[in-house]
Amino acid sequence: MKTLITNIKELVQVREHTISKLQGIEMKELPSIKNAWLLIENECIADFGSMDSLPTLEVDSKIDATGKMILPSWVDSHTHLVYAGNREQEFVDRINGLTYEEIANKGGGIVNSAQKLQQTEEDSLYEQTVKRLKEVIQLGTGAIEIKSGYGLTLEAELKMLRVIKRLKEEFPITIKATFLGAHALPKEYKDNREAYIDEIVNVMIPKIAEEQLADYVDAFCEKGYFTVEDTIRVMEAGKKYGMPAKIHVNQFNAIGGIKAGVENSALSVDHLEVMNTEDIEALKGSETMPVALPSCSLFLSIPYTPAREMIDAGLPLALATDYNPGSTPSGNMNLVVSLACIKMRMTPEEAINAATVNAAYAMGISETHGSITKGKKANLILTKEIPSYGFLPYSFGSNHIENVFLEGQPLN
Ligand SMILES: N=CN[C@@H](CCC(=O)O)C(=O)O
Ligand SMILES: [Zn+2]
Repeated sequence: MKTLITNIKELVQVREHTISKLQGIEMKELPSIKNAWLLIENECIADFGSMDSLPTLEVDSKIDATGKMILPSWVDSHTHLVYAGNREQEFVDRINGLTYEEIANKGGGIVNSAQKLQQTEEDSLYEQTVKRLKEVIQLGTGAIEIKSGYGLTLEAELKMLRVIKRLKEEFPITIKATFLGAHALPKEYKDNREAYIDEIVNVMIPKIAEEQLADYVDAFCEKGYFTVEDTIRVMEAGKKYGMPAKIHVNQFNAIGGIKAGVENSALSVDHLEVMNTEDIEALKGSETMPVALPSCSLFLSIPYTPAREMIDAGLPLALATDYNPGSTPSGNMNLVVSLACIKMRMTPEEAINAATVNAAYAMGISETHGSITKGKKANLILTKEIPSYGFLPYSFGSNHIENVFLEGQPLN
């Protein structure tokens, strides 16, 4: 099956070869071809070029994209898409003056979601998640990482991971699963954090590895949740079973999680709302991708990741949604890209690079996603008629997507 798209106003994020990540001033460049064509063959990008050089091609279908642009789909490398119900009441509690921390201390927060999830049948959990997945696909997300972490018992964590496995099987979108048993301390372990980490390391990780239910491991490295030492134990156990780490660090406090992540070859360190000089130094020259989650900052009214400082220091940066019921009940990567420009002073080029090429790195899928490159998955966004790609983050809150392609197939 061959599809030819012609008269594309601008084909954005064109890369001759796969580049793994962009850092510092490299992020300012966003290569594109104006007045372009793109050929899709089966599920992949087969060829592309300028309309001046369009060869004669035998194809099954043709699309005229006059006035419209094509970008690679967004890659959302950090979500908690599988959850039961919602936490709307906590939203109202925060409006009335309680902080995220105060709500968690009253038994709300992650533990509240865990209680709901433990009582939810697997099929219902699957159906609730399918709705969210379909929504984010329509919003242009073409690859997504999904974490467990609202189970907090072996049984409930396995339930979440089985839901993710079923999504992998049922949807043509690339999904990576991350085991986040160390998300919050279950009540039963209230005074014995170490015993819960023992359970994660000695029971949960081996079982999850045996059933091949996760690609990565994660831990919430934060005051009141898990220490740097706990996080190191989780990362080491993950490594032993072939699951690299992607960790939650520096959301509220800088306690040394970034350095630990880098030293343990974490694929990514995520959140980074609170960064100090040592954190930035630790990331320099490392293979660990820093990931910012600006819609979490928006929803919780907490600081935004200091992107300008980080990029100007020569670091790479990726963007993701953090879609979850507590801190970010939104999976809209378009909003994330806008917020990165509006609140983090990233240029449109930097933000688009962060949500595509660097995001693919943070998910471990650089070979197949993140750019318009021959042989990569034809996971694409076809925009409505827009004046420029910078209009996407500029004109925030509007839907500029006309159609999306997953593995070469148009959705609408
Ligand atoms: N911070 C840790 N985990 C999630 C929030 C979890 C929740 O509040 O339910 C996050 O990434 O923001
Ligand atoms: Zn998260």
